[in-house]
Amino acid sequence: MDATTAPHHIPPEMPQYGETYHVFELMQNMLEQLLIHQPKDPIPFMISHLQQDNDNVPKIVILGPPASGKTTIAMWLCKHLSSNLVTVENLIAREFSSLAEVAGKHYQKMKKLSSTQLIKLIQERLKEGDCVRQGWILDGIPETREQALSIQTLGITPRHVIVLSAPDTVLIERNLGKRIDPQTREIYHTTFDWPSESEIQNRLIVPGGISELETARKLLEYHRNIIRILPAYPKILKVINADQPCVDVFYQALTYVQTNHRSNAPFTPRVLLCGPMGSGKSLQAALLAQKYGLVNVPDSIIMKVLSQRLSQQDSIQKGWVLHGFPKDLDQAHMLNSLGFQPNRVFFLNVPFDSVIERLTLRRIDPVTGERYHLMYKPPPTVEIKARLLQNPKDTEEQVKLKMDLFYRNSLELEEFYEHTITLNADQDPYTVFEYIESGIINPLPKKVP
Ligand SMILES: Nc1ncnc2c1ncn2[C@@H]1O[C@H](COP(=O)(O)OP(=O)(O)OP(=O)(O)O)[C@@H](O)[C@H]1O
Ligand SMILES: Nc1nc2c(ncn2[C@@H]2O[C@H](COP(=O)(O)OP(=O)(O)O)[C@@H](O)[C@H]2O)c(=O)[nH]1
Repeated sequence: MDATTAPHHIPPEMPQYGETYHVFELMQNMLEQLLIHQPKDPIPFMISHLQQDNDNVPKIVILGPPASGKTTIAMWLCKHLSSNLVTVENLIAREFSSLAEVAGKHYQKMKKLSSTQLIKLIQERLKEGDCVRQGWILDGIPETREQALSIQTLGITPRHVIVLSAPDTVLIERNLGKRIDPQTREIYHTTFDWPSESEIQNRLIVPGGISELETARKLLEYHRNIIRILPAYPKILKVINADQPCVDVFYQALTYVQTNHRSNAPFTPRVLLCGPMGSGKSLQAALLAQKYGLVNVPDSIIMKVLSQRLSQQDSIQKGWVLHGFPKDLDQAHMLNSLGFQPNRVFFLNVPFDSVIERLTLRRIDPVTGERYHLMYKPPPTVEIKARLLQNPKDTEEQVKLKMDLFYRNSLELEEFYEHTITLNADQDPYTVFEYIESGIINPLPKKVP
Protein backbone atom coordinates (compact mmCIF):
# COMPACT_ATOMS: atom_id res chain seq x y z
CA MET A 1 0.00 0.00 0.00
CA ASP A 2 1.72 3.29 -1.03
CA ALA A 3 1.67 6.44 1.10
CA THR A 4 -1.25 7.94 -0.86
CA THR A 5 -3.53 5.02 -0.04
CA ALA A 6 -2.19 4.16 3.44
CA PRO A 7 -4.73 5.06 6.15
CA HIS A 8 -3.94 8.38 7.86
CA HIS A 9 -1.67 7.55 10.79
CA ILE A 10 -3.09 9.18 13.95
CA PRO A 11 -0.28 9.43 16.49
CA PRO A 12 -1.47 8.12 19.91
CA GLU A 13 -0.54 11.40 21.52
CA MET A 14 -3.28 13.25 19.61
CA PRO A 15 -6.42 11.84 21.27
CA GLN A 16 -4.57 11.75 24.60
CA TYR A 17 -3.75 15.47 24.31
CA GLY A 18 -7.38 16.27 23.51
CA GLU A 19 -8.53 14.40 26.61
CA THR A 20 -5.85 15.81 28.90
CA TYR A 21 -6.65 19.42 28.04
CA HIS A 22 -10.42 18.95 27.48
CA VAL A 23 -10.04 20.59 24.07
CA PHE A 24 -13.42 19.37 22.79
CA GLU A 25 -15.33 20.82 25.76
CA LEU A 26 -13.36 24.07 25.52
CA MET A 27 -14.33 24.51 21.87
CA GLN A 28 -17.92 23.38 22.46
CA ASN A 29 -18.49 25.97 25.24
CA MET A 30 -16.93 28.74 23.16
CA LEU A 31 -19.05 27.83 20.12
CA GLU A 32 -22.18 27.84 22.32
CA GLN A 33 -21.41 31.36 23.57
CA LEU A 34 -20.54 32.56 20.05
CA LEU A 35 -23.88 31.36 18.66
CA ILE A 36 -25.83 32.84 21.59
CA HIS A 37 -24.12 36.27 21.56
CA GLN A 38 -23.40 36.44 17.78
CA PRO A 39 -20.73 39.15 18.17
CA LYS A 40 -20.02 41.33 15.12
CA ASP A 41 -16.35 40.33 15.39
CA PRO A 42 -16.02 36.73 16.66
CA ILE A 43 -12.22 36.81 17.09
CA PRO A 44 -11.93 39.26 20.03
CA PHE A 45 -15.06 37.66 21.54
CA MET A 46 -13.41 34.22 21.40
CA ILE A 47 -10.14 35.58 22.81
CA SER A 48 -11.92 37.20 25.76
CA HIS A 49 -14.06 34.09 26.31
CA LEU A 50 -10.97 31.87 26.44
CA GLN A 51 -9.11 34.32 28.67
CA GLN A 52 -12.05 34.29 31.13
CA ASP A 53 -11.40 30.54 31.47
CA ASN A 54 -14.56 30.06 33.49
CA ASP A 55 -16.10 27.00 31.85
CA ASN A 56 -15.61 24.98 35.02
CA VAL A 57 -16.61 27.48 37.73
CA PRO A 58 -19.82 26.64 39.64
CA LYS A 59 -22.92 27.54 37.64
CA ILE A 60 -25.68 26.08 39.79
CA VAL A 61 -29.44 26.50 40.05
CA ILE A 62 -31.20 25.33 43.23
CA LEU A 63 -34.96 24.93 43.00
CA GLY A 64 -37.47 23.53 45.44
CA PRO A 65 -40.69 24.27 47.29
CA PRO A 66 -40.77 26.76 50.19
CA ALA A 67 -38.92 25.57 53.32
CA SER A 68 -37.18 22.77 51.36
CA GLY A 69 -33.80 24.26 52.29
CA LYS A 70 -32.79 26.00 49.04
CA THR A 71 -31.21 29.00 50.74
CA THR A 72 -29.63 26.87 53.48
CA ILE A 73 -28.00 24.53 50.94
CA ALA A 74 -27.14 27.36 48.54
CA MET A 75 -25.35 29.27 51.33
CA TRP A 76 -23.37 26.19 52.41
CA LEU A 77 -22.40 25.42 48.81
CA CYS A 78 -21.28 29.03 48.27
CA LYS A 79 -19.04 28.86 51.33
CA HIS A 80 -17.60 25.48 50.35
CA LEU A 81 -17.04 26.41 46.68
CA SER A 82 -16.16 30.09 47.30
CA SER A 83 -18.88 31.04 44.84
CA ASN A 84 -21.60 33.74 44.79
CA LEU A 85 -25.16 33.35 46.09
CA VAL A 86 -27.76 35.07 43.92
CA THR A 87 -31.24 35.53 45.40
CA VAL A 88 -34.07 37.93 44.58
CA GLU A 89 -33.40 39.70 47.88
CA ASN A 90 -29.69 40.30 47.28
CA LEU A 91 -30.28 41.25 43.64
CA ILE A 92 -32.52 44.21 44.61
CA ALA A 93 -30.27 45.16 47.52
CA ARG A 94 -27.25 45.76 45.23
CA GLU A 95 -25.82 49.24 45.44
CA PHE A 96 -24.72 51.30 42.41
CA SER A 97 -27.31 49.62 40.20
CA SER A 98 -30.18 51.75 38.91
CA LEU A 99 -31.89 48.54 37.81
CA ALA A 100 -31.79 47.24 41.39
CA GLU A 101 -33.05 50.56 42.74
CA VAL A 102 -36.12 50.58 40.48
CA ALA A 103 -36.76 46.86 41.04
CA GLY A 104 -36.41 47.32 44.81
CA LYS A 105 -39.16 49.94 44.87
CA HIS A 106 -41.36 47.66 42.75
CA TYR A 107 -40.65 44.74 45.12
CA GLN A 108 -41.56 46.83 48.17
CA LYS A 109 -44.98 47.50 46.67
CA MET A 110 -45.77 44.23 44.89
CA LYS A 111 -43.71 41.81 47.05
CA LYS A 112 -42.37 40.28 43.83
CA LEU A 113 -40.46 41.25 40.67
CA SER A 114 -41.65 41.12 37.08
CA SER A 115 -39.86 38.49 34.99
CA THR A 116 -38.30 41.21 32.84
CA GLN A 117 -36.86 42.96 35.89
CA LEU A 118 -35.58 39.70 37.36
CA ILE A 119 -33.88 38.59 34.13
CA LYS A 120 -32.20 41.97 33.63
CA LEU A 121 -30.94 41.97 37.23
CA ILE A 122 -29.52 38.46 36.81
CA GLN A 123 -27.84 39.37 33.52
CA GLU A 124 -26.26 42.45 35.13
CA ARG A 125 -25.14 40.52 38.23
CA LEU A 126 -23.63 37.51 36.43
CA LYS A 127 -21.49 39.79 34.28
CA GLU A 128 -19.76 41.19 37.36
CA GLY A 129 -16.18 40.08 37.91
CA ASP A 130 -16.72 37.91 41.00
CA CYS A 131 -19.45 35.89 39.25
CA VAL A 132 -17.29 35.47 36.13
CA ARG A 133 -14.28 34.34 38.15
CA GLN A 134 -15.95 32.31 40.91
CA GLY A 135 -19.26 31.31 39.42
CA TRP A 136 -22.75 31.66 40.84
CA ILE A 137 -25.56 29.79 42.58
CA LEU A 138 -29.13 30.89 41.76
CA ASP A 139 -31.37 30.29 44.80
CA GLY A 140 -34.97 29.68 43.80
CA ILE A 141 -34.42 31.22 40.36
CA PRO A 142 -35.91 30.71 37.74
CA GLU A 143 -39.44 30.74 39.16
CA THR A 144 -41.20 29.99 35.85
CA ARG A 145 -40.47 28.22 32.57
CA GLU A 146 -40.50 31.57 30.72
CA GLN A 147 -37.77 32.85 33.04
CA ALA A 148 -35.76 29.64 32.52
CA LEU A 149 -35.90 30.02 28.74
CA SER A 150 -35.15 33.79 28.86
CA ILE A 151 -32.08 33.15 31.04
CA GLN A 152 -30.84 30.49 28.63
CA THR A 153 -31.37 32.78 25.64
CA LEU A 154 -29.00 35.24 27.34
CA GLY A 155 -26.32 32.51 27.35
CA ILE A 156 -26.67 31.94 31.10
CA THR A 157 -26.55 28.15 31.19
CA PRO A 158 -26.22 26.34 34.54
CA ARG A 159 -23.98 23.25 34.64
CA HIS A 160 -25.92 21.66 37.51
CA VAL A 161 -29.58 22.04 38.53
CA ILE A 162 -30.65 20.68 41.92
CA VAL A 163 -34.33 20.25 42.76
CA LEU A 164 -35.10 19.73 46.46
CA SER A 165 -38.20 17.74 47.18
CA ALA A 166 -40.19 16.98 50.36
CA PRO A 167 -43.87 16.32 51.22
CA ASP A 168 -45.98 19.49 51.51
CA THR A 169 -47.07 18.57 55.03
CA VAL A 170 -43.44 18.37 56.18
CA LEU A 171 -42.67 21.77 54.64
CA ILE A 172 -45.69 23.53 56.09
CA GLU A 173 -44.76 22.23 59.56
CA ARG A 174 -41.06 22.98 59.03
CA ASN A 175 -41.56 26.58 57.91
CA LEU A 176 -43.23 27.48 61.18
CA GLY A 177 -39.87 27.01 62.94
CA LYS A 178 -37.86 29.14 60.52
CA ARG A 179 -35.81 31.94 62.05
CA ILE A 180 -33.41 34.47 60.50
CA ASP A 181 -30.40 36.33 61.94
CA PRO A 182 -31.02 39.95 60.83
CA GLN A 183 -27.29 40.71 61.02
CA THR A 184 -25.85 37.85 58.92
CA ARG A 185 -29.07 36.82 57.11
CA GLU A 186 -28.14 33.25 58.22
CA ILE A 187 -31.12 30.91 58.43
CA TYR A 188 -31.88 28.79 61.49
CA HIS A 189 -34.66 26.57 62.78
CA THR A 190 -36.17 26.28 66.25
CA THR A 191 -35.94 22.49 66.08
CA PHE A 192 -33.48 21.42 63.36
CA ASP A 193 -30.84 24.14 63.31
CA TRP A 194 -30.75 26.23 66.50
CA PRO A 195 -27.60 28.40 66.99
CA SER A 196 -25.41 27.54 69.97
CA GLU A 197 -24.47 31.17 70.78
CA SER A 198 -27.06 32.84 73.03
CA GLU A 199 -26.19 36.20 71.45
CA ILE A 200 -27.45 34.92 68.09
CA GLN A 201 -30.42 33.11 69.65
CA ASN A 202 -31.60 36.36 71.24
CA ARG A 203 -31.50 38.41 68.04
CA LEU A 204 -33.21 35.90 65.73
CA ILE A 205 -36.41 37.15 64.09
CA VAL A 206 -39.45 35.37 62.75
CA PRO A 207 -39.46 35.97 58.96
CA GLY A 208 -42.65 36.92 57.15
CA GLY A 209 -44.56 34.52 54.92
CA ILE A 210 -44.09 31.35 56.99
CA SER A 211 -47.62 30.82 58.26
CA GLU A 212 -49.38 27.59 57.26
CA LEU A 213 -51.69 29.49 54.92
CA GLU A 214 -48.90 31.41 53.20
CA THR A 215 -46.68 28.34 52.86
CA ALA A 216 -49.62 26.39 51.41
CA ARG A 217 -50.22 29.17 48.86
CA LYS A 218 -46.55 29.23 47.85
CA LEU A 219 -46.59 25.43 47.54
CA LEU A 220 -49.51 25.57 45.12
CA GLU A 221 -47.71 28.16 42.97
CA TYR A 222 -44.46 26.15 43.10
CA HIS A 223 -46.07 22.88 42.01
CA ARG A 224 -47.81 24.64 39.14
CA ASN A 225 -44.51 26.05 37.83
CA ILE A 226 -41.90 23.40 38.56
CA ILE A 227 -43.35 20.77 36.22
CA ARG A 228 -42.95 23.27 33.33
CA ILE A 229 -39.44 24.37 34.36
CA LEU A 230 -37.82 20.93 34.64
CA PRO A 231 -37.96 20.04 30.90
CA ALA A 232 -35.75 23.11 30.29
CA TYR A 233 -32.89 21.27 32.02
CA PRO A 234 -33.09 17.71 30.66
CA LYS A 235 -29.55 16.38 31.27
CA ILE A 236 -28.23 18.41 34.19
CA LEU A 237 -30.98 17.85 36.76
CA LYS A 238 -30.76 16.05 40.08
CA VAL A 239 -33.68 15.67 42.50
CA ILE A 240 -32.59 15.40 46.15
CA ASN A 241 -34.89 14.35 48.99
CA ALA A 242 -34.99 17.33 51.36
CA ASP A 243 -36.89 15.44 54.07
CA GLN A 244 -33.66 14.39 55.74
CA PRO A 245 -30.99 16.19 57.84
CA CYS A 246 -29.53 19.32 56.21
CA VAL A 247 -26.02 17.86 56.28
CA ASP A 248 -27.09 14.81 54.27
CA VAL A 249 -28.86 17.01 51.72
CA PHE A 250 -25.74 19.19 51.51
CA TYR A 251 -23.33 16.33 50.87
CA GLN A 252 -25.52 14.88 48.17
CA ALA A 253 -25.72 18.33 46.56
CA LEU A 254 -21.96 18.90 46.86
CA THR A 255 -21.13 15.49 45.38
CA TYR A 256 -23.44 16.17 42.47
CA VAL A 257 -22.14 19.64 41.62
CA GLN A 258 -18.59 18.26 41.71
CA THR A 259 -19.27 15.61 39.07
CA ASN A 260 -18.66 16.36 35.43
CA HIS A 261 -21.42 15.53 33.03
CA ARG A 262 -20.73 13.06 30.26
CA SER A 263 -19.59 15.32 27.43
CA ASN A 264 -20.12 14.32 23.83
CA ALA A 265 -16.38 14.64 23.24
CA PRO A 266 -15.06 11.68 21.24
CA PHE A 267 -13.75 9.33 23.93
CA THR A 268 -11.36 6.45 23.20
CA PRO A 269 -11.30 4.06 26.19
CA ARG A 270 -7.78 2.93 27.20
CA VAL A 271 -8.66 0.46 29.90
CA LEU A 272 -6.42 -1.32 32.38
CA LEU A 273 -7.87 -4.25 34.34
CA CYS A 274 -5.85 -5.20 37.42
CA GLY A 275 -6.60 -8.03 39.83
CA PRO A 276 -5.27 -11.34 41.04
CA MET A 277 -5.37 -14.33 38.72
CA GLY A 278 -8.90 -15.66 38.58
CA SER A 279 -10.47 -12.28 39.31
CA GLY A 280 -12.02 -12.29 35.85
CA LYS A 281 -9.73 -9.87 33.98
CA SER A 282 -9.52 -12.00 30.83
CA LEU A 283 -13.28 -12.62 30.78
CA GLN A 284 -14.13 -8.92 31.29
CA ALA A 285 -11.56 -7.92 28.66
CA ALA A 286 -13.16 -10.29 26.18
CA LEU A 287 -16.64 -8.86 26.93
CA LEU A 288 -15.40 -5.25 26.52
CA ALA A 289 -13.57 -6.14 23.29
CA GLN A 290 -16.68 -7.86 21.97
CA LYS A 291 -19.16 -5.08 22.86
CA TYR A 292 -17.04 -1.98 22.14
CA GLY A 293 -14.55 -3.30 19.59
CA LEU A 294 -11.65 -2.50 21.94
CA VAL A 295 -8.37 -4.19 21.09
CA ASN A 296 -7.98 -7.01 23.62
CA VAL A 297 -4.33 -7.04 24.71
CA PRO A 298 -3.64 -10.20 26.76
CA ASP A 299 -0.80 -10.02 29.30
CA SER A 300 1.34 -12.50 27.39
CA ILE A 301 2.50 -9.75 25.02
CA ILE A 302 5.86 -8.27 25.99
CA MET A 303 6.63 -4.54 26.00
CA LYS A 304 7.98 -4.27 22.46
CA VAL A 305 5.10 -6.08 20.83
CA LEU A 306 2.75 -4.29 23.23
CA SER A 307 4.06 -0.93 22.09
CA GLN A 308 3.54 -1.86 18.43
CA ARG A 309 0.06 -3.20 19.18
CA LEU A 310 -1.07 -0.07 21.06
CA SER A 311 0.28 2.16 18.29
CA GLN A 312 -1.74 0.50 15.57
CA GLN A 313 -4.71 2.37 14.11
CA ASP A 314 -7.40 0.15 15.68
CA SER A 315 -5.94 0.66 19.16
CA ILE A 316 -5.82 4.42 18.66
CA GLN A 317 -9.20 4.76 17.03
CA LYS A 318 -11.13 2.11 18.98
CA GLY A 319 -9.14 2.13 22.21
CA TRP A 320 -7.74 -0.85 24.10
CA VAL A 321 -8.23 -2.99 27.20
CA LEU A 322 -5.10 -4.31 28.85
CA HIS A 323 -5.34 -7.03 31.51
CA GLY A 324 -2.80 -8.68 33.72
CA PHE A 325 -0.24 -6.10 32.63
CA PRO A 326 1.36 -4.05 34.16
CA LYS A 327 1.81 -6.45 37.06
CA ASP A 328 4.12 -4.18 39.04
CA LEU A 329 5.37 -0.62 39.32
CA ASP A 330 8.31 -1.09 36.92
CA GLN A 331 6.04 -2.32 34.18
CA ALA A 332 3.62 0.57 34.88
CA HIS A 333 6.48 3.04 34.50
CA MET A 334 7.57 1.31 31.27
CA LEU A 335 4.04 1.54 29.88
CA ASN A 336 3.91 5.23 30.76
CA SER A 337 7.35 5.89 29.28
CA LEU A 338 6.08 4.48 25.98
CA GLY A 339 3.34 7.14 26.10
CA PHE A 340 0.42 4.80 26.81
CA GLN A 341 -1.57 6.26 29.72
CA PRO A 342 -4.74 4.31 30.57
CA ASN A 343 -7.70 6.63 31.17
CA ARG A 344 -9.64 4.02 33.17
CA VAL A 345 -7.96 1.71 35.70
CA PHE A 346 -10.07 -0.97 37.38
CA PHE A 347 -9.08 -3.21 40.28
CA LEU A 348 -11.19 -6.39 40.36
CA ASN A 349 -11.44 -7.51 43.99
CA VAL A 350 -12.16 -11.17 44.69
CA PRO A 351 -11.76 -12.90 48.07
CA PHE A 352 -8.85 -15.38 48.24
CA ASP A 353 -11.18 -18.38 48.65
CA SER A 354 -13.15 -17.47 45.55
CA VAL A 355 -9.95 -17.22 43.49
CA ILE A 356 -8.88 -20.67 44.74
CA GLU A 357 -12.31 -22.06 43.87
CA ARG A 358 -12.33 -20.49 40.41
CA LEU A 359 -8.82 -21.58 39.43
CA THR A 360 -8.09 -24.90 41.10
CA LEU A 361 -11.32 -26.45 39.77
CA ARG A 362 -10.51 -25.53 36.18
CA ARG A 363 -9.89 -28.48 33.85
CA ILE A 364 -9.21 -29.01 30.17
CA ASP A 365 -10.21 -31.89 27.92
CA PRO A 366 -7.01 -33.08 26.18
CA VAL A 367 -9.07 -34.64 23.39
CA THR A 368 -11.33 -31.72 22.40
CA GLY A 369 -9.47 -28.81 24.04
CA GLU A 370 -12.77 -27.81 25.70
CA ARG A 371 -12.36 -25.95 29.03
CA TYR A 372 -14.46 -27.10 32.04
CA HIS A 373 -14.91 -26.01 35.62
CA LEU A 374 -15.81 -28.78 38.09
CA MET A 375 -18.29 -26.42 39.80
CA TYR A 376 -19.46 -23.84 37.24
CA LYS A 377 -19.16 -25.88 34.02
CA PRO A 378 -18.89 -29.59 34.88
CA PRO A 379 -18.04 -32.13 32.14
CA PRO A 380 -21.18 -33.68 30.62
CA THR A 381 -20.10 -37.33 30.92
CA VAL A 382 -18.14 -39.51 33.36
CA GLU A 383 -15.89 -40.52 30.45
CA ILE A 384 -14.84 -36.90 29.74
CA LYS A 385 -14.48 -36.20 33.47
CA ALA A 386 -12.10 -39.14 33.76
CA ARG A 387 -9.70 -37.75 31.12
CA LEU A 388 -9.71 -34.07 32.17
CA LEU A 389 -6.34 -32.48 33.01
CA GLN A 390 -5.47 -29.63 35.35
CA ASN A 391 -3.02 -26.91 34.22
CA PRO A 392 0.01 -27.06 36.57
CA LYS A 393 -0.30 -23.30 37.15
CA ASP A 394 -3.81 -23.93 38.60
CA THR A 395 -2.64 -26.03 41.53
CA GLU A 396 -3.45 -24.51 44.94
CA GLU A 397 0.24 -24.05 45.70
CA GLN A 398 0.93 -22.17 42.44
CA VAL A 399 -2.16 -20.01 42.84
CA LYS A 400 -1.20 -19.04 46.40
CA LEU A 401 2.29 -18.04 45.24
CA LYS A 402 0.91 -15.81 42.51
CA MET A 403 -1.71 -14.29 44.84
CA ASP A 404 1.01 -13.25 47.32
CA LEU A 405 2.99 -11.63 44.50
CA PHE A 406 -0.09 -9.83 43.20
CA TYR A 407 -1.08 -8.40 46.60
CA ARG A 408 2.49 -7.19 47.17
CA ASN A 409 2.45 -5.23 43.91
CA SER A 410 -1.15 -4.09 43.72
CA LEU A 411 -0.86 -1.43 46.42
CA GLU A 412 1.97 0.30 44.53
CA LEU A 413 -0.02 0.08 41.31
CA GLU A 414 -3.09 1.61 42.97
CA GLU A 415 -0.95 4.49 44.21
CA PHE A 416 0.71 4.90 40.81
CA TYR A 417 -2.54 5.45 38.93
CA GLU A 418 -4.35 8.62 40.02
CA HIS A 419 -7.98 7.55 39.49
CA THR A 420 -8.52 3.84 40.10
CA ILE A 421 -11.93 2.18 40.39
CA THR A 422 -12.10 -0.82 42.70
CA LEU A 423 -15.04 -3.15 42.24
CA ASN A 424 -16.33 -6.37 43.76
CA ALA A 425 -15.63 -8.99 41.10
CA ASP A 426 -16.96 -11.84 43.25
CA GLN A 427 -20.34 -11.91 41.55
CA ASP A 428 -21.75 -13.01 38.24
CA PRO A 429 -19.69 -11.84 35.24
CA TYR A 430 -22.43 -9.67 33.75
CA THR A 431 -22.94 -7.68 36.94
CA VAL A 432 -19.18 -7.11 37.06
CA PHE A 433 -19.28 -6.11 33.40
CA GLU A 434 -22.02 -3.53 34.07
CA TYR A 435 -19.91 -1.92 36.80
CA ILE A 436 -16.92 -1.71 34.48
CA GLU A 437 -19.08 -0.41 31.64
CA SER A 438 -20.52 2.38 33.78
CA GLY A 439 -17.01 3.23 35.01
CA ILE A 440 -15.86 3.64 31.41
CA ILE A 441 -18.86 5.57 30.12
CA ASN A 442 -19.27 8.01 33.02
CA PRO A 443 -16.69 10.73 33.77
CA LEU A 444 -14.47 9.95 36.73
CA PRO A 445 -15.90 11.51 39.93
CA LYS A 446 -13.93 14.40 41.41
CA LYS A 447 -12.62 13.56 44.87
CA VAL A 448 -14.66 15.55 47.48
CA PRO A 449 -11.98 17.39 49.60
N1 LIG B 1 -33.06 19.28 55.56
C1 LIG B 1 -33.65 20.05 56.48
N2 LIG B 1 -34.19 19.50 57.58
C2 LIG B 1 -34.77 20.27 58.51
N3 LIG B 1 -34.89 21.63 58.46
C3 LIG B 1 -34.37 22.22 57.36
C4 LIG B 1 -33.72 21.49 56.33
N4 LIG B 1 -33.30 22.38 55.38
C5 LIG B 1 -33.67 23.60 55.82
N5 LIG B 1 -34.29 23.51 57.00
C6 LIG B 1 -34.89 24.59 57.81
O1 LIG B 1 -36.11 24.88 57.14
C7 LIG B 1 -36.32 26.31 57.10
C8 LIG B 1 -36.37 26.75 55.65
O2 LIG B 1 -35.07 26.59 55.07
P1 LIG B 1 -34.66 27.54 53.84
O3 LIG B 1 -35.04 28.93 54.11
O4 LIG B 1 -33.23 27.23 53.52
O5 LIG B 1 -35.62 26.93 52.72
P2 LIG B 1 -35.96 27.64 51.33
O6 LIG B 1 -36.25 26.53 50.36
O7 LIG B 1 -34.90 28.61 50.96
O8 LIG B 1 -37.29 28.36 51.74
P3 LIG B 1 -37.99 29.59 51.00
O9 LIG B 1 -38.09 29.21 49.56
O10 LIG B 1 -39.29 29.68 51.68
O11 LIG B 1 -37.07 30.75 51.25
C9 LIG B 1 -35.13 26.92 57.84
O12 LIG B 1 -35.50 27.12 59.19
C10 LIG B 1 -34.04 25.83 57.77
O13 LIG B 1 -33.19 25.90 58.91
N1 LIG C 1 -18.34 -16.52 39.29
C1 LIG C 1 -17.55 -15.85 38.47
N2 LIG C 1 -16.55 -16.51 37.81
C2 LIG C 1 -15.77 -15.78 36.98
C3 LIG C 1 -15.96 -14.40 36.78
N3 LIG C 1 -15.03 -13.97 35.89
C4 LIG C 1 -14.28 -15.04 35.56
N4 LIG C 1 -14.72 -16.14 36.21
C5 LIG C 1 -14.17 -17.50 36.13
O1 LIG C 1 -12.95 -17.48 36.85
C6 LIG C 1 -11.90 -18.10 36.12
C7 LIG C 1 -10.77 -17.12 35.83
O2 LIG C 1 -11.27 -16.06 34.98
P1 LIG C 1 -10.24 -15.20 34.13
O3 LIG C 1 -11.05 -14.15 33.42
O4 LIG C 1 -9.35 -16.07 33.33
O5 LIG C 1 -9.39 -14.51 35.32
P2 LIG C 1 -8.00 -13.71 35.16
O6 LIG C 1 -6.95 -14.62 35.67
O7 LIG C 1 -8.19 -12.51 36.07
O8 LIG C 1 -7.82 -13.33 33.72
C8 LIG C 1 -12.54 -18.64 34.83
O9 LIG C 1 -12.86 -20.01 35.05
C9 LIG C 1 -13.79 -17.84 34.69
O10 LIG C 1 -14.85 -18.59 34.08
C10 LIG C 1 -17.03 -13.75 37.49
O11 LIG C 1 -17.27 -12.54 37.38
N5 LIG C 1 -17.79 -14.51 38.32
